[in-house]
Amino acid sequence: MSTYNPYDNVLETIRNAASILGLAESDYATTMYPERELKVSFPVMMDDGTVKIFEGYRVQHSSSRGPCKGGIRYHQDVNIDEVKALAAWMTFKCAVVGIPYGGAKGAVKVDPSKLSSAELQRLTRRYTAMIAPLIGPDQDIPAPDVNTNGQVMGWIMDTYSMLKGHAIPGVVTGKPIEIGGSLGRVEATGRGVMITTRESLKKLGIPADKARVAIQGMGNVGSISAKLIAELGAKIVAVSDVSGGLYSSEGLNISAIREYLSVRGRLLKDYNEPGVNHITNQELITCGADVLVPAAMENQITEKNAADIQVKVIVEGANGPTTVAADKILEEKGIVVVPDILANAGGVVVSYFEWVQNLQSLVWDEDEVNKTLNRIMCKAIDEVFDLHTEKKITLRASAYCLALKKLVTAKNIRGIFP
Ligand SMILES: NC(=O)C1=CN([C@@H]2O[C@H](COP(=O)(O)OP(=O)(O)OC[C@H]3O[C@@H](n4cnc5c(N)ncnc54)[C@H](O)[C@@H]3O)[C@@H](O)[C@H]2O)C=CC1
Ligand SMILES: O=C(O)CCC(=O)C(=O)O
Repeated sequence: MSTYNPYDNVLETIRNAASILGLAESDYATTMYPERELKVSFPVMMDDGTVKIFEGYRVQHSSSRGPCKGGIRYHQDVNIDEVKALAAWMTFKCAVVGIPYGGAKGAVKVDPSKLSSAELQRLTRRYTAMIAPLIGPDQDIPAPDVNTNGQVMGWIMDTYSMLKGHAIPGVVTGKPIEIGGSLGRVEATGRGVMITTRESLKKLGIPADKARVAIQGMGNVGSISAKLIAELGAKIVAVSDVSGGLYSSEGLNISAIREYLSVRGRLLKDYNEPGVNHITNQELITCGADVLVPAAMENQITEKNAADIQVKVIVEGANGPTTVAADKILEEKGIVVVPDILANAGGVVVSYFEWVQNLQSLVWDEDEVNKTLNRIMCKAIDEVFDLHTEKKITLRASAYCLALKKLVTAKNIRGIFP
């Protein structure tokens, strides 16, 4: 885990947007502080009969525009500042795409690759019980994030429903279809990244079918982004996971790589195919491509490597992959950065559709999900690019200005009593 504090990144980005909008600190101060921070410690029985104590968090950043919403991450290096940053990004993300949610995020400090499936289930159920006082379909709705998936959401839904005495599918999104999940949610974040890439390239006059793309991270977001961006006709020249990356100037076979990675525990360092070279994650970030999609963790693009980045466009699939210092270097180099709160919003948009379906006991077909996602993403992308052109500010500043205005307006309408 890097030494950059992602929450400092968030605060600086909010202050910058506030100064562009000419806001006084009292107008936007509430967006600088999470509404609630819960830290929990809980025991889990391991398969060998021993008991281990784990630490977890749930941070609710804002409920100004609606119930809090955001994923749950399992990672050995996670800490409260990272979760606060992730929760704040959710608030700004939901505002920029105009869905009626605030922001939250949760995490457990654990390396889930070291747990058996039974241990993972016991940990998830115990963590759910600990955060149960905060979550619920009307107040705070978790979803998948790094190292969590539909199965984990299913265990959360089941534990919460057991506590309440009846099935409550709307307490989480990203569930398997069989228990109230939405068609299209698994692919939604990657689909949103693809839509953002497609529309941004169009606006920048770069033909998508000639673009060479590098993607860091081959989990849910990275691998679906790779698949769908390749379907635009682009060449995916580099991909990576935590173990390292692959490069081919001729373009990688994404379906073969996805098939290889579909077996739990497999890593790209062990992938072999003629014509494919192994590279490091640093080499991926600075490799010769037109588009870079960081889709792994925070703080991957810093002042240490930003000057060496050669792409024309960065589309942030991950949350917080670029530090504030790196942003300035990229701006000076003329590299366009499409910010995380816009580029990876597809996931929470389809989570919203899932929640709406759960509340109404309705089932939408996949075409309706994808068409509505496309409409919402394209509208937000147009708004962010328009303000960026009008005010001559970065796309990140533009996205934050649009979101901050909505947050301040909501707070003012609701008022502060007395
Ligand atoms: N899953 C979702 O719906 C959404 C996820 N995101 C963000 O996208 C990013 C990726 O999330 P997921 O794909 O869901 O996670 P995941 O757990 O499915 O995949 C993470 C990928 O990143 C790789 N990775 C982990 N640490 C790395 C490192 N230090 N260097 C290079 N690669 C590394 C892993 O090997 C894996 O390929 C995160 O920033 C997450 O917060 C954003 C919006 C929604
Ligand atoms: O789908 C959701 O509710 C949230 C997904 C998420 O954690 C994110 O957008 O970072």
